[in-house]
Amino acid sequence: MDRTGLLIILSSPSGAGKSTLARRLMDWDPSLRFSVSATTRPPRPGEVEGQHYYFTTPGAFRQMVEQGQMLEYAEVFGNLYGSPRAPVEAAMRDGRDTLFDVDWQGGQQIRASALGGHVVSIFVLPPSLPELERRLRARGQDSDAVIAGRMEKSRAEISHWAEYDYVLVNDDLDQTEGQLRAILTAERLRRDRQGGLGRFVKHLMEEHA
Ligand SMILES: Nc1nc2c(ncn2[C@@H]2O[C@H](COP(=O)(O)OP(=O)(O)O)[C@@H](O)[C@H]2O)c(=O)[nH]1
Ligand SMILES: Nc1ncnc2c1ncn2[C@@H]1O[C@H](COP(=O)(O)OP(=O)(O)O)[C@@H](O)[C@H]1O
Repeated sequence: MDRTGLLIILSSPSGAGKSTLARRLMDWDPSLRFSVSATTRPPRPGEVEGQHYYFTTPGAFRQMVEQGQMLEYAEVFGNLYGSPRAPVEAAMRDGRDTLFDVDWQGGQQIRASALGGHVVSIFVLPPSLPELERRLRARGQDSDAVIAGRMEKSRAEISHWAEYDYVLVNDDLDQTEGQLRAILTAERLRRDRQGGLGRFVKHLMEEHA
């Protein structure tokens, strides 16, 4: 069956659980392609070049933007983040679904991009703001000042929740993962319904005509 890869956007305030959920979703379905972003933010301990991010300088980042290599990009928490375009286009051609961990600005730009794929957007909320702060601290990778900055920006990120197709409250991790799997399964069926399924039904009917 001919199909175009889905573009799946995952956004949330920092610390709500996007990266954890994305990792679990890809363990469940290794055919999913994670869009590895470029960023000017320094690596955290344990982050791997080319796996979590492409760590780069502001100059090199701007050059990629000028050369049209970014599908979208934005400044978040004082650093530049962007999704390289070429791997997304290749995945779409191969009918593979791409998962984006981007902020609301990236979500808007991917929806508006001329890639023409089936876009599914999911916003992840924390159960409460004190729990969000607890998770940022428990992650143990950011300084107090960085955590304070992220908490301050969380309201602005959350204010964009209504732009998303699905809004999940990530209280119990297993339950949220189950909801994500269900969304992905259903949206793939919708994509197939709009895609090559017509030809399959025609073939089915002709076989025993
Ligand atoms: N627009 C855009 N946002 C991104 C991209 N990559 C990451 N982000 C967002 O940047 C924010 C900060 O990411 P990061 O520094 O990894 O912190 P974390 O979300 O707390 O793990 C998050 O909201 C990400 O979703 C990207 O390529 N484009
Ligand atoms: N449902 C949950 N319940 C408790 N802790 C969680 C849950 N989801 C994620 N976490 C923890 O919260 C912290 C932040 O999660 P992370 O995936 O890094 O968030 P984000 O990518 O949105 O910034 C991590 O330490 C993660 O293990």
